[in-house]
Amino acid sequence: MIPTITAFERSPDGGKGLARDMRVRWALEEAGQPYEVRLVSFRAMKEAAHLTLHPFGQIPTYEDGGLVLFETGSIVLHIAEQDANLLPRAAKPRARAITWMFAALNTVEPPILDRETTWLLERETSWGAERLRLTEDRIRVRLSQLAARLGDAEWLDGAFSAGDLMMASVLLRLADSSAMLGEFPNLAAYVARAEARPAYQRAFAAQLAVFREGA
Ligand SMILES: N[C@@H](CCC(=O)N[C@@H](CSCc1ccc([N+](=O)[O-])cc1)C(=O)NCC(=O)O)C(=O)O
Repeated sequence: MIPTITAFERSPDGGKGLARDMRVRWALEEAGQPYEVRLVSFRAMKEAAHLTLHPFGQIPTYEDGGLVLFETGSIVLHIAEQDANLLPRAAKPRARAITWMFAALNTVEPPILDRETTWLLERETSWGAERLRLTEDRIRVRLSQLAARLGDAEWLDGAFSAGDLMMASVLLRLADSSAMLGEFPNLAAYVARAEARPAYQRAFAAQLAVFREGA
C-alpha cells in the first residue's frame, strides 16, 4: 500500500514549505517511500469527511491501509520506525533520536510559535512590541542552548535522524520570519545542511509544484 497524506489545496505560505505536510513529505522521501497526496481546501478541512481523519480539522493526515494518523510528530515517528535512515536500530541512539523529536516540538518550537502568534494577532496592540520582544528573548535562550549542544557537529546525535528532520523543520520556520538564526552560525549551517539533503529538496519541490499548479 502507498500511504496518502493530506496537504493544503493552496498553501498560505505560497510554496515556501512552511506548512507541516512538508515534514511528512521529507520523512517519506528520506525513507524512499512513495506516497499520494490528497489536497484539501480550508473549507473541506472543517467538514465531516476530513474531521473523521483529523479531529482538529487540520493537515497533515496520514492514511495507510486501515491506519489513520494525525500530528506531524506522530506521523514522522511512524515513518521513521520503518526506516533505519531515520531511526537507528540500536535502542539507545534510537531513543535519543526520539528525544530530539520531542525537544524540537515541545521545547524549541513553542516559543517560535508564540512569537508568530504574537506577531500575527497582537503586534498592533499596546503591549505588542513588548510581548514580541519577550517571545524573541525566550527563543534566543533555546537557540543558544541548542547551539551549545550542537557545537560543530554535523547532526544532533551522530548520524542524521528524524530528530534532526524535526529540529531543522522547526528552525526553518523561524528562519522564514526572523534573522535570529543568523546570530547562531552553527545553527544556520546545520539548517543549510538539512536543506541541502536530496530528500529535503525532493519534498520541497513536490510541495512547491502543488502551489504552482494551483496558482
Ligand atoms: N500539531 C499539528 C498542527 C497541524 C497544523 O498546524 N496544521 C496547519 C497547517 S501547518 C501550519 C502552518 C500554516 C500556515 C503556514 N504559513 O506559512 O502560511 C505555515 C504553517 C493547519 O491545518 N492549519 C489550518 C487550520 O488549523 O485550520 C501537527 O503538528 O500536525
